[in-house]
Formats: sequence, structure tokens, C-alpha cells
Amino acid sequence: MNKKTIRDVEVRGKRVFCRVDFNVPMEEGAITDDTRIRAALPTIRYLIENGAKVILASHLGRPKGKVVEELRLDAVAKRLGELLGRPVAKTDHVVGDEVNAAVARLQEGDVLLLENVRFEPGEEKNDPELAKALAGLADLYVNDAFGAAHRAHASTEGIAHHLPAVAGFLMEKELEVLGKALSNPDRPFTAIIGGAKVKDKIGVIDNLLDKVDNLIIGGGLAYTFVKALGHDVGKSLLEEDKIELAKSFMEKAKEKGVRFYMPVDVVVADRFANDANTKVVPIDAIPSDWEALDIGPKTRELYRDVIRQSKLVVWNGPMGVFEMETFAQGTKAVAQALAEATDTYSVIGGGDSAAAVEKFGLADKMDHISTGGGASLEFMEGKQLPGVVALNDK
Ligand SMILES: Nc1ncnc2c1ncn2[C@@H]1O[C@H](COP(=O)(O)OP(=O)(O)O)[C@@H](O)[C@H]1O
Ligand SMILES: O=C(OP(=O)(O)O)[C@H](O)COP(=O)(O)O
Repeated sequence: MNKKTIRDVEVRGKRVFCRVDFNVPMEEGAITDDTRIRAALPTIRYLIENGAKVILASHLGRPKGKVVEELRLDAVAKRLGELLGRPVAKTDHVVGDEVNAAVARLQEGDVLLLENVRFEPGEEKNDPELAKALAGLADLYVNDAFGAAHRAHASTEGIAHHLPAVAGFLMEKELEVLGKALSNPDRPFTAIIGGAKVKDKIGVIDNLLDKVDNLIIGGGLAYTFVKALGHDVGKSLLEEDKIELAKSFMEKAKEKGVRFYMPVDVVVADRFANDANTKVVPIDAIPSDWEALDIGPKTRELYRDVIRQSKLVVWNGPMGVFEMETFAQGTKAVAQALAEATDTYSVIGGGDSAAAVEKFGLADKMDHISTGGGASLEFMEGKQLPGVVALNDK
């Protein structure tokens, strides 16, 4: 990586503003998955052990510049304290007198968590005044919030223009793993793209076609490709205005010698429900009033074989509506194949695929699960991440 990291700077005795992504799922005030908090621990522990005065900042949800009581970070501070085995102080504001006083009290090795930065209207606008105010709290800026690195906000981008700015260990690891996968991949290199958001994934498919040996398509976005091949897709998810683009991708794959894998059979349902009537049909026989909600058994076998023969697999997006048990088989088969293929380096691109792997209890069998869904997608599209660009070069 060509960006400085916390290893390249002196942190002892310094007030360090460390942006983390503690945007964790919550239900009724309780954290339901603390993966993102755990992922930031190496950086936080390093700062503590090396005598920094640690000021942590994160967003939670999308409060849109207002205080939303349910999106306060108190539960996060408590959980972080438990994980660190030491108290974590927390402010009820992002900037202002209360925060200044709390920062002034910090001793070397102390940890303070600021309130949800998105309570400030200037955060998402990347307001220079807010960026300056945040910078005024500290001597050094550390960005460890890979999951928010695709956002140019005051605490992820603006602040970096006012302080020495370096990457934390999580940021460094994410960029290294994803960067290596894309620039110098072990081959055969396979990308598996699924999920529902065709629009969001068009860019990544286009970029991956320049890099991979195999491209596997699944999930809801497959049916725009199925339609592009001239088959009827019934009531399956379809983005009419992307059919031509899907055709052009299949042509590009041919030109580049990329093997393009699509479902050969699917599980169709007579309605969108776990207890719907279902049947398995070949891909060119989807009944007009049924919808395809998962890949079929032959496709599972085919995708498993491709995974087994790959040295590197990047996976983004489920193969079916895995939230419903009836349509989870395809996603489970891919997760299992990755877990069993010990010679295959598996990179999970955040979002729903990460949630699925977690749900199936296979998370510890994967080589790298990204903490960023949107961020890893934008990175794989070849876009520059503003939160990274703003850091100091080596
Ligand atoms: N065949 C399908 N039809 C409708 N929705 C689907 C289908 N396959 C997967 N999905 C849905 O796609 C959603 C995930 O899509 P997306 O947000 O694009 O993935 P990710 O978060 O991994 O990037 C899941 O909620 C899943 O239920
Ligand atoms: O959860 C996040 O994104 P992700 O769901 O794409 O991984 C990040 O914390 C960024 O949040 P945002 O999409 O509200 O800017």
C-alpha cells in the first residue's frame, strides 16, 4: 500500500482521532452482530498499548444530520469496553464544550468514543467547518473505517486535510487483500456475483471481466442475463433497461476468453413466500406466472465444481432469497464449497453474502470477509475511495 499507516508515525502521548465503522446491526437497542467492532480492535489496542489518547468516532445508521435517540452509540461504547476489558468513556455530542472537556481529561492509553457523527448536519456534507472542528480535537488522524471509505464525509475525508493522516490496520488489511485479488490474482480467478441490485453491480461486472478467468452469475440479477439470452423469466426480478448491457457483457466475456456461468436450472415459486409452491425447472422453462428465487441443483453442482478448481474466489451477493429457508440452498452450496475448498483463497465482499456466511456458521472457514459492502464493491469497480485517497502517501 502506498499510504502511511499507524506504524509509520509516533502515537505516544498524542491525541489520536480514529475514525472507525461501528455501524453495527441493532435490534431494540441491542447489538446483534459485533463483527465490525471486533474488526477494529487491533488498531485500538495498538493505540492504547503505544500510549495514545484515543478518540474514536463512528456513524450508526442514517440519522440525516439530526439526533435520533435509537442511534446513539452508548451500547457500542459498552460493548467495546467489554471487548477491550477496560472502560470506554463516551460523550453525548460530536463537537462542543462537553467533547473538549472529555478530550482534555484523556490520559495516555485512555479511550473515548464520540457520539454518532451523523447527528451533525455537516458530516455527510463534508462541511469544512465540521472537519476543522473535529481536527481541532487531535494531533493525528487514523482512518480504520474501511466500510465507510467510499464516503467523502467530514470524519472520513475532510478531517484528513487538517492533520497528519494515516491508515489503521483494518483499512490496511482490506486494501491489501482486495488489492492483491484484483491486481495480482492467483489463477484460476473466479468472481461470483449475485444479489438483487443489478444497477449497483453493473460497474463491478464490467471491471471484473477484465481480470477474471470465470464469472459466475446468480441471484436476482441473473434473470436480466437470462432474458438477454432470449428466455422467458416469468415474474422473476428483471431490469428491462439493462438487458442490452447484459448482452454486451456476455459478448465482452467471449472476446476476453472469460468463462461466463449462468444458472442452468432454477427453483421457481408461485409467490414470494417461504411456504410457496415450488418446483425445479430448466432455465429455458420458467413458467410465465412463477418467479425464480434460487438456483437449482444442477447449477449448484456446476458452481461447486468451478469453485473447487479456482485458486481465488471473490464473492458478492447471494444466489437466491437466502433469508427464506426454501430458497437458501444455492447460497448455502456456494458458501459450503468455499469452506471446503482449502486450496482456494476466498474473499467475501461484505453485505448480504457476509451475513449469509455468518448465518450458516461458516464465517471462520473463509479467508477474508470484508467489513464493507458498498466500499468493497466500489473498490472492485476500480473506483478510488475518497477516505483512502485523502491519507498521506508513504
Ligand atoms: N432470485 C432472487 N429474486 C429476488 N431477490 C433475490 C434473488 N436472489 C437474491 N435476492 C435478494 O438479494 C438481496 C441481496 O442483494 P444485494 O443487496 O444486491 O446483495 P449484497 O448486499 O450482498 O450486495 C437479498 O435480500 C436476497 O433475498
Ligand atoms: O454499512 C455500511 O455500508 P454497507 O452496508 O454497504 O457495508 C457502511 O457503514 C456505510 O454506511 P452508509 O451506506 O450508510 O454510508
